[in-house]
Amino acid sequence: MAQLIAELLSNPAQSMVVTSLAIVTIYIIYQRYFHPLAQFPGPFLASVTDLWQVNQFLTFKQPYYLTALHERYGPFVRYGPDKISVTVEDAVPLLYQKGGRMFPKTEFYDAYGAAHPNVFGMRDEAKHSVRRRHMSHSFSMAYIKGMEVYLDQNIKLLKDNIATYCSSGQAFDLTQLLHFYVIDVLGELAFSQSFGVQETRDEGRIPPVKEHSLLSAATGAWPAMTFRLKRWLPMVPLKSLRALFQGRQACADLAAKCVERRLQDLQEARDDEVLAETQRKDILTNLILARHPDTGERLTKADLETEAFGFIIAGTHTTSATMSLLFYHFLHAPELMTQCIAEIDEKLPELQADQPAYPVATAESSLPFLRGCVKENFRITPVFTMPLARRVLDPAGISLGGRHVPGGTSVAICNHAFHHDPAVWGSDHNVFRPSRWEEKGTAERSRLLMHFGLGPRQCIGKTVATTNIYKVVSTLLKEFTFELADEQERKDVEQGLYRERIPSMDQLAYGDTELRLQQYKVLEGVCARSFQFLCIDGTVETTGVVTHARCPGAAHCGEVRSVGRGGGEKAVELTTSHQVKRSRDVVRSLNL
Ligand code: HEM
Repeated sequence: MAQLIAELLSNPAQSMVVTSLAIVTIYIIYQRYFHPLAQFPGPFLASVTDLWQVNQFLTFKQPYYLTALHERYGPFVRYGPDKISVTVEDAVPLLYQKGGRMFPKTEFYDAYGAAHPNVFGMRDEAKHSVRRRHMSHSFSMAYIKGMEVYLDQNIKLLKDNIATYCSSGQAFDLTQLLHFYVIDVLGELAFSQSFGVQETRDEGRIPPVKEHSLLSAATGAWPAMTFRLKRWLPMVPLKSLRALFQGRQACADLAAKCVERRLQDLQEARDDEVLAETQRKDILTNLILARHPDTGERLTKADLETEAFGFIIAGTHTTSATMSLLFYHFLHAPELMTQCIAEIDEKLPELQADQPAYPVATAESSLPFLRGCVKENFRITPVFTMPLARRVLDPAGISLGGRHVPGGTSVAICNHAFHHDPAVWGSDHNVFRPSRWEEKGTAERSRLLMHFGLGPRQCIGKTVATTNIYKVVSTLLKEFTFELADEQERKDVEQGLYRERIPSMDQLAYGDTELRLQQYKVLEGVCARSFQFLCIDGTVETTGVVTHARCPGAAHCGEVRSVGRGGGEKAVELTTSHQVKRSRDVVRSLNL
């Protein structure tokens, strides 16, 4: 043996290979058998290199595969050399709520902008809390109510866009329209100016958010290399990689432009009383005016730009994907959508001509069934699914779910994995079942839902996002009937084939796969399920559900001709001498 080793080492090249192999072998043996985290199960590759997780992000598998690993190994999974993912309930308050500064964010977040971190990426908790205080009013319910008129204006545009497709008979993409809407609303709330995507349909105006998110998650997953990767990767002549950096740069440029414009507007307003009166206190403006509580200093331009960048990244895809997913679940469980519509019809008045949408004050509070659906959507398909990694600072470690977790470990909960833990949510965790929130044990657990994170680092935009969701969904369900465009898919839904199927993240990212909404058939004088007839002389007004060709208003309306539709209901067409005030247009929707 000694002779063999001596021979192998006699040649310098051979010797280098042998030494490297020996180091790698020792490293692997240490990681697998002697490392303090060796007790936790997980994939072999994950225990020896962070590249395993990089690959998970790049292939969009991350939340699903981690969930599957938890199914296989239980509540503790080692997903990186120094990283564990947990699904035990007591970890939720400890890591994210009560633990506070004992569990700061890890270096993973440096990939989101370490040189000049925004409120999301800040790892210094003291700095974070000052920055967060600067922002909290702008994300409060009172503030949103004050800005509601801009949400209404944009919902009107959204409805007009859907109605255009109704009358042209074209198939269309609901995810896209919702995304356009959310981007414009963010522009209004954050920068006092819509991005104008809804009006122009110019996709060039859409910030390419996905690119930055993907780059950051993938480089952050390999903390030892994050800074080097940031420097080196832009030099790699790979088209797809270049596109990611270009996307990030486009978002940064847009943020800088928004800041520049707003600073200029405010400067002009300082010299002009009339202009000063018209200035809105948008989210960015509140930050521009904010002062440090101790030093009185204002935020620098670079601070403003990085926060503006954060709003664009964090506030767009998240909200639109959440809304799309809710529609996805409705269309794949239409009986629940029907129940929601019945609740809206019962609890909310008709929208008036000058009222584009239901107010935030009532949309959420009056609709308990819709609330259950929104919550269930957040549980079953959270959209912000990266493991929310926190470092255990106490060198003595901590106890979680009866197990010791050593100091220095990066511990995380991945909300998707946690929301699908059968031990917490039951064996039907893959079923979209809003009624679970009426059951005592589950209702109490809603405080554990992690879709917005929890505690001092939870999403600051959660009220903006949820009010938007309630307003938009209640209004669209009131005014349109959505159906799946694909006939086979509709049949599959009827046969219950979608009961436990969860759409994956890459399917839902706008631009990857189209979620299509297709017009059913909306003509002047055609009504569908719920309707109001109003004769021209103004004497007849009837509401109800058409279940056969004879319209309840037929005696007054004259000839009623069936145009037929599936699902046991029939639409009716009235003679031209009568008008129908439609309470709902019918659109076919969502082809996943
Ligand atoms: C449905 C929509 C949304 C979801 C699911 C969502 C999800 C999340 C999650 C899970 C976090 C916590 C991340 C962590 O602990 O590392 C977070 C943080 C954050 N979100 Fe959201 N978000 C949404 C909408 C928004 C909106 C509309 C905005 C702003 C315009 C926003 C701005 C932020 C910011 C600034 C943070 C960092 C907060 C801090 O660290 O103090 N988000 N979001």
